[in-house]
Amino acid sequence: MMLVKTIIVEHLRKRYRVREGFRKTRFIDAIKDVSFSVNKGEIHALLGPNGAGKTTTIKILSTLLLPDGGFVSINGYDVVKEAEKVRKIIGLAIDVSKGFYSSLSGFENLIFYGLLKGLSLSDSRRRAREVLELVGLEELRASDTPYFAYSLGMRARLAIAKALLNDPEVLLLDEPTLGLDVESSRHVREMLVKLAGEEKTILVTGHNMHEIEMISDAVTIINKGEVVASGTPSELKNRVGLVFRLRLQTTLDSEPLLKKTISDSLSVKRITSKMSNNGRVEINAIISSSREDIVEALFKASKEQGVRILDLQLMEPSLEDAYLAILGVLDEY
Ligand SMILES: Nc1ncnc2c1ncn2[C@@H]1O[C@H](COP(=O)(O)OP(=O)(O)OP(=O)(O)O)[C@@H](O)[C@H]1O
Repeated sequence: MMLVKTIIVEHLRKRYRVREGFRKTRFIDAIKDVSFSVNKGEIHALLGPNGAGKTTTIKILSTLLLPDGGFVSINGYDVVKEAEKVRKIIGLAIDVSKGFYSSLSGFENLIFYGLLKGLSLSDSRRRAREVLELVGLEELRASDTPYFAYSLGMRARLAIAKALLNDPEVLLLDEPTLGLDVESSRHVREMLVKLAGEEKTILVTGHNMHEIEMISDAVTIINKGEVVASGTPSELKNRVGLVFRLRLQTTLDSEPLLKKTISDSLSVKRITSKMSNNGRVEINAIISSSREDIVEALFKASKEQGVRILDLQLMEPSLEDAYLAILGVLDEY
């Protein structure tokens, strides 16, 4: 299958000008050099710490903001020179609990936005019904409950319904699960996977690595306005060379010898220990050795040196581990 690059971002730059008092102006280089591309039908996550430039990137891609340099195209249309065409093929959800009239129902809000997008009243009603069904909010079709009474989960799904009104090929979603409970987040995730299955291309931002890992085909990590890593979640995990996260519980007596054996016989990136509240000691280590070598070292320590291992977990690294390692903050984890 040939991969079609639906979103192309090349050497993007954006500088904000902030006025301070009457004469002084300060500049913030929000995006210094960001390049990435998103294939058709892919869920691509844009990750990075607060202030990295994710929202600014989404705003430029959605034509809300003009870049200062670089090039962005969506489906072949330049977001600066062909902004009108871009608007027709994208759906945007940014700040999901804003942009709705609080005294109107969800259905009425969607009809209103359909009219704004140039649909006739009957087409707006039909499309509002369809998108409510797409996001699993069918019950809102016959409900008079005003928007202000909706839960955060309903608001998030309604924001995506609004983004889907024009049947866009590309969805740009800024933190669509922010503040949602476990079930509502799962709903949103399932919806995104379903939409990607229907060949929609989705660019999403977020801070929940576990969630991002579950749904993303590819990830771009940005920090201080620059790309620091890009690839599939497993490529990123391999690239940082993390192999396993070991967590074990031992006795106070066994801890020093066990820690020494692990450090001496395995390739240990980090090892820490702390008292747990049941009187045991918990050792945590990040080890880049094979599973067999780790098991053998622990087996030897227990058989030959008589150290006591009371509980043991050997986990593969998560996207979160890779993310923190890439940003150089793994030790804080
Ligand atoms: N309108 C603005 N005027 C001035 N500076 C801004 C403006 N919007 C964003 N910034 C600054 O630009 C930088 C990037 O902000 P942006 O909102 O794009 O980051 P982000 O990655 O989306 O962060 P978060 O995860 O907190 O949402 C930050 O330093 C921010 O303070």
